[in-house]
Amino acid sequence: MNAKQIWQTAIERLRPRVNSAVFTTWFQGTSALSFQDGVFIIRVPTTFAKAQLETRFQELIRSTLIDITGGPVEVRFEVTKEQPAASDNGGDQPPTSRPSKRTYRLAKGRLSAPLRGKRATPSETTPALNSMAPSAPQDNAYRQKKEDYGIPLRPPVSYKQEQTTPTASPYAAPYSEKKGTAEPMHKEPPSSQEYSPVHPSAEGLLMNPRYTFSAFIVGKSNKLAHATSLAVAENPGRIYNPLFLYGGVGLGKTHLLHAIGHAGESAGLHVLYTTSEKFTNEIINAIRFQKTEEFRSKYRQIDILLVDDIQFIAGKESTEEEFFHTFNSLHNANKQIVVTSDRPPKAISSLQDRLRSRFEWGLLADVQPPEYEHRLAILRSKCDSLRFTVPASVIEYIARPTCSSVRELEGALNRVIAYATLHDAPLTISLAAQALEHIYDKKPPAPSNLTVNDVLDGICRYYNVNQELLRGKQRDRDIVWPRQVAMYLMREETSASLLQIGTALGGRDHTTIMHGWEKVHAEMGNNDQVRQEIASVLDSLQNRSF
Ligand SMILES: Nc1ncnc2c1ncn2[C@@H]1O[C@H](COP(=O)(O)OP(=O)(O)OP(=O)(O)O)[C@@H](O)[C@H]1O
Repeated sequence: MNAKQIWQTAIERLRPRVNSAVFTTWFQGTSALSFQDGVFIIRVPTTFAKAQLETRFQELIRSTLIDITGGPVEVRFEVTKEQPAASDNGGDQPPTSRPSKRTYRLAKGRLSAPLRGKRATPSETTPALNSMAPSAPQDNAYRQKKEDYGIPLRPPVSYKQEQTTPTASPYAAPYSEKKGTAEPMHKEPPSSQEYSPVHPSAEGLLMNPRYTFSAFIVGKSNKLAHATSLAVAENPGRIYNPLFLYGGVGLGKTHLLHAIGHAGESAGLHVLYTTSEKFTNEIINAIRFQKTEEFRSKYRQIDILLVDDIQFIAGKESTEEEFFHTFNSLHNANKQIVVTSDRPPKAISSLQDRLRSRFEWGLLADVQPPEYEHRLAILRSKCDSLRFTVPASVIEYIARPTCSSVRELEGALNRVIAYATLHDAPLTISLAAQALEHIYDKKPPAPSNLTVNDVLDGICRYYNVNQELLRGKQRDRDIVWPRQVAMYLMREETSASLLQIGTALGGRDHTTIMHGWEKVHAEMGNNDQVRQEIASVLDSLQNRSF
């Protein structure tokens, strides 16, 4: 085998051993340069990728190459930008992409909202993320919408609004915030968990090893769901039975379901995780092939039954019937049942009353979209688990817009990281703004209805500056600062894109606008006087007192 063939084989072996986001981000775009005298040289597209592969995957790559070649191998990486004629890394296969269902619906943040003491405006649906973001595998055996597998189980993380101490859960441990760190946070070689395969729950569907209690960030919006899930995990069948978790898309219901499953498996219990879709298919097949007895006996032997998206069984007569009997049989035997749904039982219109009343029998716990501080904590924890140091300002930027789903938040973070990686650029607010701009620009109209011209006029009057000077090139402090405030307020208070703002300010490019925005944003964070000044400029704009 030549170097190229060896690397192709290695890539195929490595692909299932790391999670898909990691694979897409770091391994896609590599190729073999040479293999001579036991030294295998791998081409990587960026210095960032080189550093990541060296610190995190060198040993894994080396041992894979040793397996293939049967001899000692030293691995080196070389950064070269040009692509080989044919990629050695399976580049013929398009990167796995999220199902089209995964849409990103963050609206651009209303960063100055706190000045006015109001919350951000609701988000709006925007197009799906493109393939630039690391994405989940389309594993047939697992629901496609679910997240990447195999990301290492990081030090447990817990977030509480009222306190910063870790949760008292036996599954949780302290989480140290790494706000603002400049160095990579985790330089240690990955643990074996990083490569652990997804494991099935008995004969049910696969459970995601990443969905544990310790990786679940608790906030106001999911406190009840988390606490009841934990209680159920600790005392299956004896408390809150059934547990009915409900709430909007991507808010962590499945995560909690799997966390209960993992805890049950660790305790040696027989856990079965399924979706109502799979349950329905099983029943159809059992009826068709006259295997209903086997079906029943399988479902009645389990200690914890976890059913995702139960709302889909509504209106399917045989499925509801069979589920009803399964439910009764397990419940009578004090076995635990946990189901998730996108709405409470009352709102599942075509559900049989007898099932509805059984669901309402135990405990109903909802999950709501996370508020700002909670979003920050989730993003920090995700960076931690991805082993990325993302500056606090960038995390704050990503977290600012309201979002209706944690999945969207993760998508935004992945997108920013992927953008930085692909451009081999440092993670800054400007870069994040560029990575997310087409998404942020889908924001709803600014509540103030201000236009860029309103802001321009208002700033000029407030600071008593000539408009031509403000739009011109002069760099005196008494011109530069009002210009930057204009950039900030145009971005915050109008629905204009960076391009439109740049044009209104004398043809400046988006990087300059973002730089101005960042400057004012940072000053506001550090200086009460500046915060008051911007609030008063904003007041004057809104009241048109100029
Ligand atoms: N509180 C949280 N802490 C950490 N990660 C979270 C949290 N909530 C959600 N997530 C993550 O968000 C992603 C989506 O969560 P999940 O699939 O559990 O949502 P869901 O409510 O089941 O959505 P759906 O209704 O689409 O099934 C997962 O990667 C999950 O780990």
